[in-house]
Amino acid sequence: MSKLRVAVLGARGRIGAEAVRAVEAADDLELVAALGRGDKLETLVETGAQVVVELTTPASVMGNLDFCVRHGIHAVVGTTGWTDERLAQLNTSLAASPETGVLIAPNFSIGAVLTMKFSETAARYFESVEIVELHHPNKVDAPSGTAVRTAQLIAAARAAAGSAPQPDATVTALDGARGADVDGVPVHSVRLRGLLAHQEVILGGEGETLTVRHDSLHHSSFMPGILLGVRRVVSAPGLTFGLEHFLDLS
Ligand SMILES: NC(=O)C1=CN([C@@H]2O[C@H](COP(=O)(O)OP(=O)(O)OC[C@H]3O[C@@H](n4cnc5c(N)ncnc54)[C@H](O)[C@@H]3O)[C@@H](O)[C@H]2O)C=CC1
Ligand SMILES: O=C(O)C1=N[C@H](C(=O)O)C[C@H](O)C1
Repeated sequence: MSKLRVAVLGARGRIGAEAVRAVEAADDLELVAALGRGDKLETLVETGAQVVVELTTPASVMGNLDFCVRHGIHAVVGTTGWTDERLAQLNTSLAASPETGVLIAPNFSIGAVLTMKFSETAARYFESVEIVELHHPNKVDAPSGTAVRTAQLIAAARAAAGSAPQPDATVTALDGARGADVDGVPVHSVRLRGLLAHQEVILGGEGETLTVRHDSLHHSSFMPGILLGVRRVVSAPGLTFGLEHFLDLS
C-alpha cells in the first residue's frame, strides 16, 4: 500500500516540530516537506504533497490554505483565529475545488474535544457558565480557539433549550474584569510561564457547581488527533469544523 504524502507548514514551531516527528514515525505516512516561514509553497506541489498539516499563525493561515485548496491539496488545520468571515472565504475557495477536504480543529487533543462535548451537554441544566482558559505566555491570540469554540457550543445549546440570560448583577467593573463576552459566555484568559494548554468550564446552578477541566501537559497530546485528521481528511471533501466529526461520539 502506498503511503500518504504529508507536508507540515509551521514545521519549526512548537506544535509543528512535534507534528513533523509524529508524521515521520507513522508507518502509513511519508513526510515529503517540512516548511517554515519564508519557504516556498511551490515545494508542496513539487513534492506531490497530498495532505498539508497547517500549524502556523492566524496571519499566515488564509494564504496557505488558499494555495493548498487551489492545488487540490487536502489540509488539516490547527491554527487559530477563525471568524465567520474567514470561514466564508474558505468555503468560497472550496466551492471551486469540490474534491478537496479541509479539517479545522480548534483542538486536536481527545480530552479537549470531550471537554467541549461534556460542556455542551451540561449547558442547558445550569443557570451560569464561565470559561477560564490558561496557556503558555508565548501564545499570540486570546481567547484561545478552543475557548471560543466551547463558548459557541454552550451558547447554541442554551439558545436551543430556551435558557434565560445568565444572572449577573455587575454594574461597575474594571475593563476586562468580567472577561471577554463570546456569545454571552464570559471567557477569562490566563497567560503564565510553566503552563501549556488548559481549560476549565465552570457551570453553576442552585446550590451546586460542576467544573469540567482539561489539561494538555505536552504537545504530544495533540498528535493522535492530527494523525487521525490526516488519514480521514482525504475522504472528507469540503470543510469539516471540529475533530469530533471524525470521532464516534454519539
Ligand atoms: N488545534 C490544536 O490542537 C492546536 C493549535 N495550536 C495552534 O497552532 C498555531 C501554532 O502554535 P505554536 O506552534 O505554539 O506557535 P509557534 O509560534 O511556535 O509556531 C508557528 C510557526 O509557524 C511559522 N510560520 C509563520 N508563518 C508561516 C508561513 N507562512 N509558512 C510557514 N510557517 C510559518 C513561524 O515561523 C513559527 O515557526 C497557533 O495558532 C496555535 O494556537 C497549537 C497547539 C494545538
Ligand atoms: O496556542 C496553543 O498552544 C494552543 N492553541 C489552541 C487554541 O487556541 O485553542 C489549542 C490549544 O489550546 C493549544
